[in-house]
Amino acid sequence: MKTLSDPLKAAPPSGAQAQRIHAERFTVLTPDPLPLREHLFDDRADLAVALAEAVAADLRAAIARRGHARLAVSGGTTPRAFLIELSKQTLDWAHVTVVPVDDRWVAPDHPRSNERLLRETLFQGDATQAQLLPLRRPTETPESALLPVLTQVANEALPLDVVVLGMGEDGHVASLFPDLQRRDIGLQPTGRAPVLAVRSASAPEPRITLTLSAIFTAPSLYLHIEGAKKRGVLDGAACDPRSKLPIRSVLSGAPVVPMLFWSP
Ligand SMILES: O=C1O[C@H](COP(=O)(O)O)[C@@H](O)[C@H](O)[C@H]1O
Repeated sequence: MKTLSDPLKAAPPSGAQAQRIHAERFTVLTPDPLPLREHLFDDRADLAVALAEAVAADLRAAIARRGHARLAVSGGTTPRAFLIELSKQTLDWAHVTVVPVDDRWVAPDHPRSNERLLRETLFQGDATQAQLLPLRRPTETPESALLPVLTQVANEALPLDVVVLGMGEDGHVASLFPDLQRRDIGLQPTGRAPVLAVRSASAPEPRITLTLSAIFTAPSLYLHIEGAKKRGVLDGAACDPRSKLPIRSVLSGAPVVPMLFWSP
């Protein structure tokens, strides 16, 4: 892994930010030229605040540019603190649409529901004025709801302004798992359906997910990854051109330089 330049030397962050950011650097992950803008933190709580501030700044810029902002956020366990911090950010929430990058096909009050996570964390205070666009519908299977979900996402969520992607220890992003059947739809960078129904041996329930064609419509792409094990998976996929992991498809196909927010 080669560090091209050190933005801390070029443009040191000021004030409170300078104390929080452990390191910020621009990296090229070899042997491929896979650029990554890294924001490294000692502390996960500090990461959550800094990521919330960065995403809020992007949302404000999108609202200023065209009157509305569209945000896609990941579920699972990692983003809870970040989503709570984001809910506290001052911005015109009435002009923000939020869509989960994926969801589990469970009831919206189920502990594993990503929609529930969003309602419990982000949709608090002023942020309740935002529009939530759930991916799950009250049908038995994701396949039977695919067309209406796909139509609504295409009409109301795309193009996205900001995406925050988590990653599983198996290298999956959103619900794009390593054993994905329809890689031709889910992992293609452009020109495919924005939404896909997924069944995976690694997931206890059916899923619905945005595809990379949808995720890559955003000019701001954050990777929110915590822990040494995930960092190893990320670096391994980045440095192996033969890797079939979905995170590899993100790093190699993204039309913008992803911003990694990482903490041990
Ligand atoms: O299943 C999922 O997993 C990933 C990673 O979750 P985490 O619990 O390891 O943070 C998540 O990004 C995705 O949205 C979720 O549905």
